[in-house]
Amino acid sequence: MKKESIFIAENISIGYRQNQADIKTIHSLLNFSLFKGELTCLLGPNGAGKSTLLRTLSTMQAPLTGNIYLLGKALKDYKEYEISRLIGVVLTDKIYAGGLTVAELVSLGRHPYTGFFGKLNKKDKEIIEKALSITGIIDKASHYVSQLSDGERQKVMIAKALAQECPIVLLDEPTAFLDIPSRIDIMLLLHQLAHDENKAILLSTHDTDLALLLSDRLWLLSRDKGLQSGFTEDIVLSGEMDRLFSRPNIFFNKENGSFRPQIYHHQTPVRVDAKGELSHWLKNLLQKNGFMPVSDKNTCTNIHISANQKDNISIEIDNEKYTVHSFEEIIPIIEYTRSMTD
Ligand SMILES: Nc1ncnc2c1ncn2[C@@H]1O[C@H](COP(=O)(O)OP(=O)(O)OP(=O)(O)O)[C@@H](O)[C@H]1O
Repeated sequence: MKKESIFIAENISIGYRQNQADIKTIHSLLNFSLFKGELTCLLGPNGAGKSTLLRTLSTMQAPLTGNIYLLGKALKDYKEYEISRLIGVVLTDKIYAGGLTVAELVSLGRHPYTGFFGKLNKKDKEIIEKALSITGIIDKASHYVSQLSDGERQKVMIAKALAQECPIVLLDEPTAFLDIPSRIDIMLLLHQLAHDENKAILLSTHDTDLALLLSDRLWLLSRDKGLQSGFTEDIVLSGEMDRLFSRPNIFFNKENGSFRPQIYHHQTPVRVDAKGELSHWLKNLLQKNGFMPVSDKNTCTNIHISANQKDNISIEIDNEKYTVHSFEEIIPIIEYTRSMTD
């Protein structure tokens, strides 16, 4: 079934116009669609232009050239109050709301619906309570925003965007200050909102592991390659992730969807005969110590490690056999034996 796009950008350039003569173009000729019912993660190195793109989509700055269409109508033709009912935005900018309580700040999310005096009715109050509850911040409802930690403040801003009840939510690094359980909670929540409430959710993040686990679609942004977008699994298997950071000292592991440091100092092959988590952590140990784990029985190597339990590991080096009972003992044995034969 074809997904319904909510934003369509045609040949847009994004960047900063200081004055007529001084224009800093960050990207040109970008084309993309954002789809309803999907969580889309925007990934890219520092300075790639992720915030610039999110600010452009949220109408905080206009594209330098080209057109963006929201529900088929040019974005520039919308009135401000119309945008506030369609796009909820969570940016990383410093929040100047210290004099407000958490509940008051979240209630500002209802402003597009509450009229001039901002009077909240029963339904508004229920929506605010739900937003506070699902972001896990309800017990802080009466606290001043100035009394919160960075992570708690971030959750409040997400709650405010949820209270706004928009079909589109744009978030700039929403998990930046959060601890691991909160990052997982927020990403799960955003994924669920996209799927259950058919929202189009676009967030920028440096948290690639979680993005790959939970996003439906990826937008990869880099200064030299522009924007590459596609279904998450298709992008990963196409090899695009490997090209996201053009650096020789990192590589992307397609099998577990994570970036790893490439360690070059010596690359002696070591045959690994283990399964599942034992195989993964044996390879991890060997790689970070400069060895090249291989599974192929035909690879020529004089070091062979096999394990079927974490505390019963066999190491064979030049036909000498050793048994060790912890991972800590593996590298010293290999290094010692190598030093004796060098
Ligand atoms: N107000 C501004 N005026 C001029 N240039 C700017 C402005 N804000 C950002 N830039 C430049 O635009 C480029 C892209 O910045 P942006 O903040 O969009 O990147 P980003 O991908 O969000 O980076 P990060 O991952 O570090 O947050 C950078 O070179 C930055 O210096």
